[in-house]
Amino acid sequence: MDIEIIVGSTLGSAEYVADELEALLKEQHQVKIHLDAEFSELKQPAFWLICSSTHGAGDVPDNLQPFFQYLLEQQPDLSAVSYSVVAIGSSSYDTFCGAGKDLDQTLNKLGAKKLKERLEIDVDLEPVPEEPAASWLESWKNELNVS
Ligand SMILES: Cc1cc2nc3c(=O)[nH]c(=O)nc-3n(C[C@H](O)[C@H](O)[C@H](O)COP(=O)(O)O)c2cc1C
Repeated sequence: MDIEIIVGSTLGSAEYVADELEALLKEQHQVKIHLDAEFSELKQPAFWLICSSTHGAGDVPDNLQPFFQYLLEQQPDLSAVSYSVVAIGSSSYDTFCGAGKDLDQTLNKLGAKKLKERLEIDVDLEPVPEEPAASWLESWKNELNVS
């Protein structure tokens, strides 16, 4: 299956998580990591794995803003897309994982099919965010072979 890993990151935590998930998926799938996701370059139909931290006050990181704004403004039909979201944030903020929540809601609204419930990683509790992300993916990645 084609898998597009879409990364929102400022200092690299979410990028490390994306690299780890790519390593777990690439034996069985065609996987591409997008650090500056452009809507027109993303395959459809495909599984989109969003891997994003949160910045500002609940905001999507700058590198993912053009993609996010495109979705909000153009409202493309995403019914050929299935997706899951890995949200990385700090529970010291009221807007914990706000970007992941917004991206999840937006994809859902545009008709994309959620394959697994969002994973939220609290960096205050998880010094190595790749670890919970890897366990989460391992627990269900076989389902990607049949979908
Ligand atoms: C200026 C700043 C603002 C942040 N705002 C939020 C926030 O609103 N909600 C949240 O859950 N985490 C917030 N965080 C925590 C980051 O999401 C967390 O440190 C994450 O690991 C950063 O990952 P990245 O390096 O991939 O961007 C903020 C961090 C910084 C430095």
